[in-house]
Amino acid sequence: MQVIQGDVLKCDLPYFDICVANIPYQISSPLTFKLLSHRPIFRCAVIMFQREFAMRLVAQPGDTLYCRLSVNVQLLSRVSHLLKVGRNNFRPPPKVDSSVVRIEPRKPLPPVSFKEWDGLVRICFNRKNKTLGSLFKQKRVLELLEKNYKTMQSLQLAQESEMGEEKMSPDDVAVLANMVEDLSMEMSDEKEDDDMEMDDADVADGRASFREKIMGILQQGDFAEKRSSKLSQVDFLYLLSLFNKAGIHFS
Ligand SMILES: C[S@@+](CC[C@H](N)C(=O)[O-])C[C@H]1O[C@@H](n2cnc3c(N)ncnc32)[C@H](O)[C@@H]1O
Repeated sequence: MQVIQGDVLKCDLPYFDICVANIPYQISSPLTFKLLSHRPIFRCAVIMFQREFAMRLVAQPGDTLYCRLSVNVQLLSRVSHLLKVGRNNFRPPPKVDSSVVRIEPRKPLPPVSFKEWDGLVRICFNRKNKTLGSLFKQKRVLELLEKNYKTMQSLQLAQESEMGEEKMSPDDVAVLANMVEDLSMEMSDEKEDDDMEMDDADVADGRASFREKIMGILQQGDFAEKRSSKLSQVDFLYLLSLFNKAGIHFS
């Protein structure tokens, strides 16, 4: 047996196929993505998390806790809730309840660029209860997408990705590994609603036609009136494919 002493977030992990861990809860999110970015990919991890984090990992469309963490982890793995561990199982009892969760990476991983996927999901879950039509009318979202669109056009890369070549690349794995921001307790819908929607007054900016292009893509997939809180993995994958086919990119 090899014992490695150090910060698990900073050290290079050796090959492993099973991970069983009782972790400090403040590293739940970065550790989960570090494990999911490790190659070769492991077979199964059984980890105890704070109850609310665990419920976010396994949350399904329509559940209150369904969030960006749920869709990102479930894109890469199957997660199942194994067992509740109440605070009174410990002496002295901690302030929070816990749950043991099983994480089994999907094999093969879905043929999608994680950077693209997370870029889309980030926008969609910025306000998960707003309609996608409204989210994609935001000035800063349209500006970002138009900038990406023009960059792709000038690099002539759009054509390449329209041919369905997107897949998980080493770059994506690096993005995953660096996902150290804490996705665990994001409560985006509680933020102040200060987003500016781009309306007809912006026609003068020449941005109206790009806005119409985006709205057309949402309508094509019947997404304009839908809300992220109710969309499944398959819905998000379909939406991403519609955007990418139209040359719209998120990274
Ligand atoms: C919840 S305790 C579990 C202890 C023991 N494994 C058990 O099951 O009884 C978490 C342990 O992780 C250690 N720890 C905290 N941050 C860490 C990190 N970044 N890397 C490695 N270990 C860490 C803590 O010192 C603590 O001993």
